[in-house]
This record gives sequence, structure tokens and C-alpha cells, in this order.
Amino acid sequence: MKTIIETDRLTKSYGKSRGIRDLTLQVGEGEIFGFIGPNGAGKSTTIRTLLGLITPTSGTANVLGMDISHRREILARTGYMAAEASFYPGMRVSQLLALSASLRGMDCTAEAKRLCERFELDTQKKVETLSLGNRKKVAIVCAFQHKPDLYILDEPTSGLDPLMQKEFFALLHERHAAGASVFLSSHVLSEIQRHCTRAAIIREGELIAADRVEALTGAGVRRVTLHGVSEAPDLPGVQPITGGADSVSFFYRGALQPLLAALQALPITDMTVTEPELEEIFLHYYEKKEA
Ligand SMILES: Nc1ncnc2c1ncn2[C@@H]1O[C@H](COP(=O)(O)OP(=O)(O)OP(=O)(O)O)[C@@H](O)[C@H]1O
Repeated sequence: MKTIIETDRLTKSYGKSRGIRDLTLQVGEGEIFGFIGPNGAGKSTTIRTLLGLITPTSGTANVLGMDISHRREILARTGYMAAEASFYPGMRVSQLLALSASLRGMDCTAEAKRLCERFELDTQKKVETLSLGNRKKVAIVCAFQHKPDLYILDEPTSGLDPLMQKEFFALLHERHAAGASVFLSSHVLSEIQRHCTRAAIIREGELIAADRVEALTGAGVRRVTLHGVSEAPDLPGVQPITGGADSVSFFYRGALQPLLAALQALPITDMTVTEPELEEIFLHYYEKKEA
């Protein structure tokens, strides 16, 4: 796999405050790679370090085959959406888009116009008068108008309404189909599950897992809910999730025969067996780590 982003024990501390610690990660060319973590986990710190916007305390990172000290060259070939979507006040949207293109030495007028129409963005408005959702749209056009090789997107959909989120992902997949790579940070796990092939989970500044999304969702792990009983069967591979007076849910990893045999002895009135959601796996990882 040719890598487009590669970090080796990348660490950033803000004085005493933890940022990220010993992050070792590879993202392959052509991937849509998800980066999941709760608020304060270190997603934005990682992204800002990758783009050379802040300097790492230790460790190394390469983006597009260049060391992150080559900030200008990396930014020229990257579409970056910052989580905050805040801009210099006093400019009209059209001026801001033109400025963003000129910083890359490009004329993107035609593509900017197409994108503004697609996202229903009024280019005559002053940026400081825009709602968060509309500022996000400005950020989308800034990141996409020069058709970069790599998209580094920090919580790109927060603040966008569902229709615009759909449009955003349609655009992202078009760019991906045309050969671009994507690093997508989010705390919305269904987004990662739906749109990414591989993903990493970050917690308190440290990477706790990086794998294919199917593997993260636990290959072979089932989510079982039983009705009519209040306790999960006492079997290897069972990890209780919730229990009530008349039902219980648990994860099960292992061969089905021992589970079915154990269930035969129980007064079950109904049951469901499903694949666990990434959200549950995510919480599960956290719980395991806390334990
Ligand atoms: N400029 C800064 N000065 C001091 N500490 C900081 C600074 N920026 C981030 N941190 C700390 O670094 C840690 C990681 O923050 P970061 O913003 O990278 O997390 P995040 O995963 O992007 O969170 P969110 O989803 O809330 O945006 C947090 O503990 C945060 O308080």
C-alpha cells in the first residue's frame, strides 16, 4: 500500500496539557480513512500537526510523501476543512473564495461557481453574517474548489442539515472516485461506518485501534438480545451490555453451537441477533480500556 499520510510516534503536548501521544498511523493512497474520537480526544491536534499548522513535540509525519515541515507544498495539494469554519470578518463569500484560490496560485472561479450553486450558497453575503451551516458550506467550497489530491476534513458535517450532509458525501465520493484520498475526522460513528473503508479510534490522545471498519465493528461479534430472561448466559465469549427485568443484551464472540445449547435451557420468549453498531464497539473499547 502506498501511503499518503504516515506518522511515527507523533506527539504534541501543549505545555502540561495533553494533545496527542505516540501516534503511529498509515493512511493509504486512495482510501477514505476515518478518524474517530470523542470531544477532546486529539483529532484536531493530529490534523493541525499533519498540516504543519502546529509543530510536533516529537515524532515524525509525512503527508503526500513530504515531511510535514513542507507546509506550503502540502497545503497546496490538500483540501482542509477546519472544525470551527471561522473566517476573517468583513469579506464577502466571493472574495473569500477568490482569496483561498489565490493563496494556492489558482483560478478556481468556474469550479467555485458550480459548488456554490450545488450547495445553495449566496456568494454576496458577508461571512460574519452566515449561520454555522452556511459557514460550513464556505469551508467546503474552499477545500474542494482546487480539486486537491488529498482531503483532510475535521468534522466536516457538523452544523450541516441532513440534505446538505448527503450532498457533501456525494461530492466526496465523486472526488474519491476520481482518485483523491480522504482523511475524515468525526465523532459521528455512523458516518464513518457508511463512508470509510478503514478507520482509527483515538482516545485521550492515544490511538486505541486502527483497522478496516468491518474489523473494528468486530468480525464475528454478534449483538444478542434475549427476552424473557434477565441475565446473559454464563459462557466464554459473552460480554453483557444491558440487562433488565425481562430482557438482556450482550456481545457474543465465538462458535454458535455452545450459545444455542446454553439458550435451550432458558425460558426465552423472543430473541434477536444482529451485527453490533460501530458506536457500541467504540464504547466497548472505551469500557475495556477503563477496566
Ligand atoms: N491550543 C491549545 N492549548 C492547550 N491545550 C489544547 C490546545 N488545543 C487543544 N488542547 C488540548 O488537547 C487535547 C486534544 O484537543 P483536540 O482539540 O485536538 O481534540 P478533538 O478530538 O479535536 O476534540 P473536538 O471533537 O472537541 O474538536 C484536549 O485535551 C485539549 O484541551
